[in-house]
Amino acid sequence: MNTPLCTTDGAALEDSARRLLDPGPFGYVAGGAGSGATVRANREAFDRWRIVPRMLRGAHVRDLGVTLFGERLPAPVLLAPIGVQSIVHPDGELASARAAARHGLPFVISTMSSYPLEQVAEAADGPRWFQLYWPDDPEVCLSLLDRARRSGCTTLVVTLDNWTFGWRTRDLDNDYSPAAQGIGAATAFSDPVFRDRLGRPPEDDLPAAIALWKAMFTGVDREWHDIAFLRRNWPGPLVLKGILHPDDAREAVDAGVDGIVVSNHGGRQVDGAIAALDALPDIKSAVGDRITVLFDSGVRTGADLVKALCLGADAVMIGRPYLYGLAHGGEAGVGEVLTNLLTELDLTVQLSGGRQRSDLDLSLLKTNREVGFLLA
Ligand SMILES: Cc1cc2nc3c(=O)[nH]c(=O)nc-3n(C[C@H](O)[C@H](O)[C@H](O)COP(=O)(O)O)c2cc1C
Ligand SMILES: O=C(O)C(=O)c1ccccc1
Repeated sequence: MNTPLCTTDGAALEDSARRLLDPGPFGYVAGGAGSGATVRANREAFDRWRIVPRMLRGAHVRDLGVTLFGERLPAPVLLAPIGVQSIVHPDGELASARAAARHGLPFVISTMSSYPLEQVAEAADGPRWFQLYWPDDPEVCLSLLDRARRSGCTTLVVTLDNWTFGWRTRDLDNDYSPAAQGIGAATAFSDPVFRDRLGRPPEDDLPAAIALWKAMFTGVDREWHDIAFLRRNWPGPLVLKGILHPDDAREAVDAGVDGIVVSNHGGRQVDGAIAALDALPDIKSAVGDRITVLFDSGVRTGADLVKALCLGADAVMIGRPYLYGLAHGGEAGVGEVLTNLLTELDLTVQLSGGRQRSDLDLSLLKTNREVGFLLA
C-alpha cells in the first residue's frame, strides 16, 4: 500500500490518486465529458439531500443484505464495470475482482478489461457479472456471451450510453487514449471469432488488430427491438445500463429485461446531462417493482449509498473510488475502499435507526429546500 487511504470523502481520495498517477491515466479516470458539468452535477445532487435519523428503533442488530436476481449479497453494493484498469495498477481487474470476492460483492467484468474475461472471472471467485459493449458483428457478440456464461457470469449488463466516447477534454489535452495502445482489447483479442475475422494473431499486426477492434465496438447504435437478440441469446438476468429517462425505463420493462442501471456513466458521456441521482426518483416511480433498479454515478461515501437506496435503488454500483483504491495499493487498496464504504454505510444506517434494506426509503430524506423551509 502506498499511503493510508483517505477516508474523509471521495474528493480527498481522488486528490491522493492524482499524486500517485501520471496525468494521462489520472485524467482518463477522473475526467468527464466537456466542461465537467455532469461530473459536478452528480455530486451536487447528493448534496441536496439530507438524512433525517430516527431514534429508539433497535438498530443495533442489522442486516443490509439483499437478494438480486436470486443471488444473496451481504450489502446492496456492486463494483461497476470499469475497463482498462491496468492504467492505474499492473494487476488491474484481477486485483479489483479479488477484493470484490473477499467482500462477497459482485464484480461486473467489463468487455474492455485489461485481462481476458476468463482470467478476470477466475480471480472474481465470488459473484460475477459480465458487462457487454455490444459489437456490431453478431457472431463475435454470441462468442462473448458464451464465454461469459462459461466463466460463471450470472447477469449480463449491456451498456447503452457509450457507443462512442464523449467529448473528453482532459484526454484530448493530454493526448491520452488507452484504446489507441490496445489497452482494454484483451477480451476481444482472445476471442476465437474475433481472431478468425482478423485472419492472423493480433500480435502479428497490432495496428490492424486495434483498427478492427475499434471498428467493431464503436460507432454502432441500436434500437429497442434489437434487445430481443440479447434476450434470446442470454439465458440469465439481463440489465440495461445508462438509463436516464422514465420513458426509456418503461421501454426497458416492455423489452422484457430484468433490470436497469440508472447512470450517466459518471458524467463521462454527455456534458450537461442530468445528474443520475436526479433521474432516479422519476424512474423508480415509472417502473415500480416491475424490474430491478440499480444506480451509479457520483457515489463517494456510505451516506451517498444510503441516499441512493432511499431514493429507490435496489443496489448501488461503486465506480471511480475503487479505482483510486487500486491505484494506491492493488487488491489491498480496493479492499480498503470497500471496507470504508461498507462500514460508513452500516454506521449511517445504524445511527439513522435502520435495521434492514426495507427501512431505507424516502421517509428518511429531506431536500435542502425542505430543510430550509422547516427552519424558516
Ligand atoms: C476509467 C473508467 C472506465 C470505465 N469503463 C467502463 C466500461 O468498460 N463499461 C461500462 O459500462 N462503464 C464503464 N465506466 C463507467 C462506470 O461503470 C460507472 O458508470 C461510472 O464510473 C460511475 O460513476 P462514478 O465513477 O462517478 O461512480 C467506466 C468509468 C471509468 C471512470
Ligand atoms: O472510459 C469509459 O468510460 C469506458 O466506458 C471505456 C470504454 C472503452 C474502453 C475503456 C473504457
